[in-house]
Amino acid sequence: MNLYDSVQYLKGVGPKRAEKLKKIGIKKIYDVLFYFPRDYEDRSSITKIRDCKNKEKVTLYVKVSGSSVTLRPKKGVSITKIPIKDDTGLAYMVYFNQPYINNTFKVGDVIRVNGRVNISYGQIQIQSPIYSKGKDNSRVGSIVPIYPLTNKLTNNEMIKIIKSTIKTYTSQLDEIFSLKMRDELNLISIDEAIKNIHFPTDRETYKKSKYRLVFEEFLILQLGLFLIKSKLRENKVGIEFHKYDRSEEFLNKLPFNLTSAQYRVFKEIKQDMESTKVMNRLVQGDVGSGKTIIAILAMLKSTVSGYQSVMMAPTEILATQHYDEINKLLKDFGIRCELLVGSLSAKEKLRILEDVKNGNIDILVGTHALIQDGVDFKRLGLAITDEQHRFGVRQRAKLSEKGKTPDVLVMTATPIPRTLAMILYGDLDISIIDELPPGRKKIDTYAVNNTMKSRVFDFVKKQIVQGRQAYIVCPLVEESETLDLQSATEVYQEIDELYKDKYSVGLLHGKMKPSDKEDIMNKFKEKEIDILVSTTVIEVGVNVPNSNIMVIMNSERFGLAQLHQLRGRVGRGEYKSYCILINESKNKVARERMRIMEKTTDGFIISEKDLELRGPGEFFGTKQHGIPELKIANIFTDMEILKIAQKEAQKILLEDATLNLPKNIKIRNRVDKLINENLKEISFN
Ligand SMILES: Nc1ncnc2c1ncn2[C@@H]1O[C@H](COP(=O)(O)OP(=O)(O)OP(=O)(O)O)[C@@H](O)[C@H]1O
Repeated sequence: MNLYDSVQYLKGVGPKRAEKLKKIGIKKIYDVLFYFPRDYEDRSSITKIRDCKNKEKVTLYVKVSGSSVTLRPKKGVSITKIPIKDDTGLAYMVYFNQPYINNTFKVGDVIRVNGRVNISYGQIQIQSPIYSKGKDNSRVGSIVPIYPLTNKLTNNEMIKIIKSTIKTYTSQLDEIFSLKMRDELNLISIDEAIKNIHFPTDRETYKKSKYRLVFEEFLILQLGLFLIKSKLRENKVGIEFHKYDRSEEFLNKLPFNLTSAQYRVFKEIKQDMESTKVMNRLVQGDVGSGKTIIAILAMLKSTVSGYQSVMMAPTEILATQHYDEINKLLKDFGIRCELLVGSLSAKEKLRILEDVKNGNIDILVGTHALIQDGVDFKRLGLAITDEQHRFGVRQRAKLSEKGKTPDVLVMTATPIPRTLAMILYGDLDISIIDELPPGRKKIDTYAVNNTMKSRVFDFVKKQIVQGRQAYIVCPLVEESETLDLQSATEVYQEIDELYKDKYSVGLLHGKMKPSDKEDIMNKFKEKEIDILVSTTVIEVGVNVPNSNIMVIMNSERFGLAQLHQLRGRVGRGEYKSYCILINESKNKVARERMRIMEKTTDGFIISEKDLELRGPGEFFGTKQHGIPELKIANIFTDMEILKIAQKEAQKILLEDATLNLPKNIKIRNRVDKLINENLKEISFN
């Protein structure tokens, strides 16, 4: 039998257990070896009976010193006590309702037991301990693996299955790394790693095994993503856009100069667009770094070359804003730009769809409505998605499928540490706008207690008197739009009452009709509204330079990256700007988070801290990015190993771009397997 045979044929498994194993993803013998413990319990260090402390979990090495006694205090209840001894004292194993346990132990048996201590009237009892006899130390006497299991399988069954599989099959495991490579990278062999990840003899071997396996997983994933990226390039012939793109004319008309970071990023895009390769590029830029201009330059280039462009944004507000900006900046260029959003009337929609199809529209901006059936282009050359983290890989792919081989540009304002971006967006090239336009003033940020609320509102008033505008963002209430709305309405009433007759207060929330939302936003832009009370719908991209104060209620409920986004709505004009975080942070982490916001306005630092403090799950779900589930590596906590694996992957590919050298064949096979089984979604992209 080999590693790829069904688990059913393993010793002690059979069809019934095989069925249970299947439920947790174990089908082949190979899968058993790669089913890793979620935790370990150290049952290797022995406590002396004398040193047992009440309520502590201990492992004892003892001799059964007398016969067992079973008491029956009530009908249907039995308590069995078995005396045990070591050289320091006497204790009792106590089992409830297991009278048959009598037969398990003989006086004089030497055993290891593990359980919780209960000291009752001076008597040391170990409650329902697990035990092992003789040489067998798989349950007690070693570091015991704890497997993630469903209730149908016990940890003990699993230990037995894994133990016997390791014994017979680890020798069949294929070592994909050469001795030289293992030497250089300090990697132990695969069979050692597998044996020790399940049954580590000590911490050191456990660490080495984990390192080897995490490294391997990252390396294969990274190689897979790199290969997909190069395949995407080599297989498809992209559009070769003209060098002449009227960008100089456009830039001359702009009231400001591009920052050097913007220039650099546009140059990267230009190069991609002018080559025959299909552009697949992510533009990452901190809030307010000026990504929109870059997108507009790319769309102008596409139009001048005779192609259509499409730009998808996550909300109607944002799509509308892009649409306005594009029309404003491209008005002298004879370009037709239209907006496609869900709230259009059927008639308007039809007209736009017709014109897109005929090629009469050069640029189409919109929301998800863009990826629906019926939206067909004549000559789509460029597909842009804004705020990518709100869209999944699939949606991005759907947008580009609207054309033959359009160039693809993805824009995100969520700064992500570079190493992480390489995994999350491994199929994309990355450009970073790491500079803000000159003259941006630091946004003064203050985290204050709820009791300061009225002083904060006084301060808001002062700014408004000076002609500025303010945002007040309402607490996020557990993902529930209804509750969000309720809290926003309450805050709105409170504020409206406060400023009644003097200033105009508007309310904006996700449940409003799109046309009402737009109306409110327009009023805010036109300064007919002084104070905008809002839920997080304004989080991404809204740009009203006259507003200079952002108040965020219950700010402890938001993620740091989100607070950073919200804060980015101010400080966009010439005025000194403020962000006030009203919070009730009771614990240390929450206070630390507020402090980071006060201290820095650098989105990259903030997102790294966010990651560190909130941990993996909450930062953002990795699933929606189309990344396969990792078996042992963790993209957040194993960041250091990730970096090493990424470097190694680059080194390997530099020498052997297709992984076809004989020494890389085994690695290649593993990468192919990963691509076929887990990275399909990305590779179809
Ligand atoms: N080089 C520049 N110099 C001065 N102002 C600029 C420059 N580039 C862009 N701007 C202006 O800065 C503001 C922010 O730009 P933009 O909306 O493109 O930022 P963004 O990166 O999309 O930010 P966000 O992620 O917050 O949406 C706009 O008003 C834009 O006109």
